[in-house]
Amino acid sequence: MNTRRLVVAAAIVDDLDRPSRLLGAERSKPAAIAGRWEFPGGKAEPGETPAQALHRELREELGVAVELGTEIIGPDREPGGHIGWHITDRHVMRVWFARITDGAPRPLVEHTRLRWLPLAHLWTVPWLDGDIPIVRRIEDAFEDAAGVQPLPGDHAAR
Ligand SMILES: Nc1nc2c([nH]c(=O)n2[C@H]2C[C@H](O)[C@@H](COP(=O)(O)OP(=O)(O)OP(=O)(O)O)O2)c(=O)[nH]1
Repeated sequence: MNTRRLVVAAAIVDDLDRPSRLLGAERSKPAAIAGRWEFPGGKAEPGETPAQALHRELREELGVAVELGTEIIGPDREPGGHIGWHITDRHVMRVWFARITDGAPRPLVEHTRLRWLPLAHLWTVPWLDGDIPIVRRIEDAFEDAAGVQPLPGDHAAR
């Protein structure tokens, strides 16, 4: 059976109730995906809960502590396993909104740059292919928080 490995990641925003900026992170490695942008996070280790793994990854990668918000529930179900986002043919990712409670985020290990992206700039960086539907979902959340009405067919155009 092709079981995907669980990756946990954070959509770090400025405010959990009224999000208006998302922290994007540019991968530095491996070469195949260097230069693409993603949600900070990584693989859960055996024995860790997803939340423990995510707190550990964010401490290691960015040097921050966070408060987790709601999960951005994905559409994909693993046979007998996780519900999340099939970001690659080998990984299923679960993503939570998060807010920094301690530290200033820095690209410590896996990233070259970090950038706070407001709604109008969400698509100005080259996201990893598997992340695009997740960024769309976040765009919807930002629009809801700002009271913006998307144009009909707006998403289909991308
Ligand atoms: N962290 C993260 N990984 C993503 C995203 N989108 C996406 O396709 N991926 C892929 C890249 C990797 O192939 C895989 C996650 O692996 P990783 O390299 O971040 O995991 P890790 O920190 O535990 O790294 P390692 O110990 O295996 O070196 O998922 C994303 O938004 N965040």
